[in-house]
Amino acid sequence: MNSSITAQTGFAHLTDLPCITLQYGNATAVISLYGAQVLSYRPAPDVDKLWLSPLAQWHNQTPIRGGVPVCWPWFGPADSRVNPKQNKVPNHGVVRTRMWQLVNQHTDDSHANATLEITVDDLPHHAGDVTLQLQVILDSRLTINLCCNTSLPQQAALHSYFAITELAQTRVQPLPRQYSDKVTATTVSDASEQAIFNAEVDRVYPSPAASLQLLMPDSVVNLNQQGQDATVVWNPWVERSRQITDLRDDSYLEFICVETARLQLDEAAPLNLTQQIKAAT
Ligand SMILES: O=P(O)(O)OC[C@H]1O[C@H](O)[C@H](O)[C@@H](O)[C@@H]1O
Repeated sequence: MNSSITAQTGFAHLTDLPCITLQYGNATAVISLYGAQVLSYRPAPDVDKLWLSPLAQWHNQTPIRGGVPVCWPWFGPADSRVNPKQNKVPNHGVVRTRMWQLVNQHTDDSHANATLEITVDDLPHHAGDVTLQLQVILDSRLTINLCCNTSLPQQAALHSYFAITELAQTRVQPLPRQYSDKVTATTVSDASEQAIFNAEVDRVYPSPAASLQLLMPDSVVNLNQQGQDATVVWNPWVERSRQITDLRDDSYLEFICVETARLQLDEAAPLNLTQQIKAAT
């Protein structure tokens, strides 16, 4: 299969955004250097498995709404273990809104592969430089690996926005029956191993299975994860879609987030987190 990696300026309406495109046979993936964010994954030319908000922006320290944001070294608001002085810091860490460098690329007849890197020297809980790498491999599936060799307290998430067609008929399975519900701030025991979407969903599922399925009426996406201790499932529903400025009022009908996350902060450790996306149909 022929493969290539090309630099390009702009993707969708983000016309001045520096990006690279990986191509492998008929499949393509577009990665923004701002945030090292995969914005598009098309296993075939006509269908994007990822969702990008039509209102997404990237200027003025705005994280891009859609694709696969990289959350690091904290998830959500920063805990005191990663932000001891409780400085004012952005949600989901600091690397969504910084430029990364393309440090390695390789293509052959079995895949296309690019590695982006960023060095951060201003973490509130760690003196000195920390280097983070994101490797994206495109073959018959898309593999995204986030790696940090420094031992430090660090959370991370590959916060994927999946494009869906019928929210009411979309399912994620199998999921642990017990989860932490961020909407009600309670722990919930569900009778089912499926997540369905008929209200705001913002859930942290601890110890998830390595393989999950996103079931939609017309397609299935298989998700594989490694290095995670949680899967986060999010859909903002009606009110939050209205409140979030880079979502349209009805954007909640177009995506669900299924996020491969490492959330433990009890021990300082290196990081090696992977999400693989394979379109089954
Ligand atoms: O608006 P953002 O900072 O990108 O966060 C978007 C969402 O990310 C995760 O899914 C969290 O669990 C949600 O609570 C949060 O609202």
